[in-house]
Amino acid sequence: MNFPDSDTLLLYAVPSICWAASICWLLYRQRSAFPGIPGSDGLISSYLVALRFLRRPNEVIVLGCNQDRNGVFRFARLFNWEYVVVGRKRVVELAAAPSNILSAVEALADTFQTDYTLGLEFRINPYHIGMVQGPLTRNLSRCFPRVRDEIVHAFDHVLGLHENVWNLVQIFPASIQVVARTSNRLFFDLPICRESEYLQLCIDNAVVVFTRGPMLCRLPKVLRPVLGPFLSPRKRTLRQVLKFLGPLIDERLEQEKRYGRNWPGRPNDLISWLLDVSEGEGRTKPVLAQRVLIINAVAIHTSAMTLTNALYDLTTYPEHILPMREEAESVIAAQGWTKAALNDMHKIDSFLRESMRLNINTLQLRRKVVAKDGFRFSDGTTIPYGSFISVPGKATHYDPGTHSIALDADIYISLPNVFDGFRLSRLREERHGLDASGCSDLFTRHMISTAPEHIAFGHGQHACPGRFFAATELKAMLAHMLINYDIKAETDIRPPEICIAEATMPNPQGKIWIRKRE
Ligand code: HEM
Repeated sequence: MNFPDSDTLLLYAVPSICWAASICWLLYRQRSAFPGIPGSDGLISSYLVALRFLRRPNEVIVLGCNQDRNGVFRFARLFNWEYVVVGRKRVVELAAAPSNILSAVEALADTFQTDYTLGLEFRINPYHIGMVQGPLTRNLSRCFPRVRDEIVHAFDHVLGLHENVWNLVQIFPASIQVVARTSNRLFFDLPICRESEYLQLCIDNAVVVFTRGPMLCRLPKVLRPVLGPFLSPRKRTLRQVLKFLGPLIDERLEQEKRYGRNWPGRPNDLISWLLDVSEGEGRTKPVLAQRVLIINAVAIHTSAMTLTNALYDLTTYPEHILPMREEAESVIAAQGWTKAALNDMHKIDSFLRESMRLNINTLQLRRKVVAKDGFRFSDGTTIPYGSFISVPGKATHYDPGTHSIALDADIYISLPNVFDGFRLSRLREERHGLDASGCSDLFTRHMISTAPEHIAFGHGQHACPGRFFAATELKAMLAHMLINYDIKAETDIRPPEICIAEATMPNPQGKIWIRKRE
């Protein structure tokens, strides 16, 4: 038998000891009066819960929610306690808390170890958020024609379908390619949005953030600076992406130096929008290129997962296809392909919102308590400094009690965990002809509307600023698919979702049949 040599032993022993020591220390240090989930009070049992959360997160959350439906519970993660907030009132308070008390950026920095995967700037100066809220969203209508054009080309190119022959398509990878191209057509226009090497760099970078980030997060803090640079190829990716973006950024900075910020002929794209909101160091070439990678990382996988889920739902509940296709065809016949036309596709909007409601992450609205005195709810309950706090996605979206407060349509109350793509469009049809006071609540239930009961895009201070673009892109994609393609399920069973810790994703192996319509 071969025994490992001393170097190998050391390599495994040091991290293991550090890891065990960190866990014991942290769990001991953070003992508190908050109820843990049943059976998790001891050191060993809490550690077992932390491991269980990685593989079967919803079981852990259900235990906590069943314990107290209107309060706060906590469970152990590998290096900290996670406080989970249940009930509308608490969600409203959490969502409204300012960033100097509850920080969304610090929570993301922890989950995805962004210091290593996206660079320090992500956390220290997150000016990309203002860029998405401001210039990017303001320019959506103006840039819609190029986004629409790319949707046509991207589906054609990625699906590669000829005539009306059925093809079995693995839908998640295809969605990623289509979304990456379409998003980058908004960001840069031609030709860069079709550079396959550039697109692959953006996609691979996002994969690193979503897979290696959480992996790093499961290592003890002391090991992260050592292993971070090995696990994340951030610097290499940045160097490679600068081959594509470097000359473009140089030229913009040069033009600005010569002719001022609003020089004639300045392109309406991501670099200009980033330059609009940045100052000093934020306007240097590597920082701007890294920001492009950051925007791609937050935009591509979220939208591709939403599109994949929508297509799984559409093929699982095919009775939605015809009514949505008829709606899309009649709206486009009357108005053409404009962003405004998408606002009249109520069935598609309702369908996507329903798909996002049912396919929700285990934990949403994750925040880190950064105020030294902790975060205090109005009833005095205080979450200590340095803790993480979040809202359970499924418990919130599937809860009949909560939904009966927000949505008083009978069907919504009785069947919260059943997929009904037209819940909201039906409500709109039922109220047709009523005056504005009878319909006002409909305006708060679009795909982009957030609420304490609907947190797919978060809610409050840090609600996703990219949701206006995501909704435009996804509605246009779904309408395009319905009009130009037939789709059907591969099997009777919807490909099962994958849950790992707080994240839920559509099954990446799932396939659907697609053919071009005549
Ligand atoms: C369907 C697609 C998308 C989904 C489901 C989604 C979801 C989310 C969620 C849940 C959050 C956290 C909100 C919170 O904690 O309260 C978030 C934040 C954010 N999203 Fe999105 N997102 C999507 C698309 C996009 C796109 C396309 C962009 C950019 C173009 C974007 C940019 C951002 C940014 C910058 C933040 C951070 C906001 C902040 O911390 O204040 N997202 N998104």
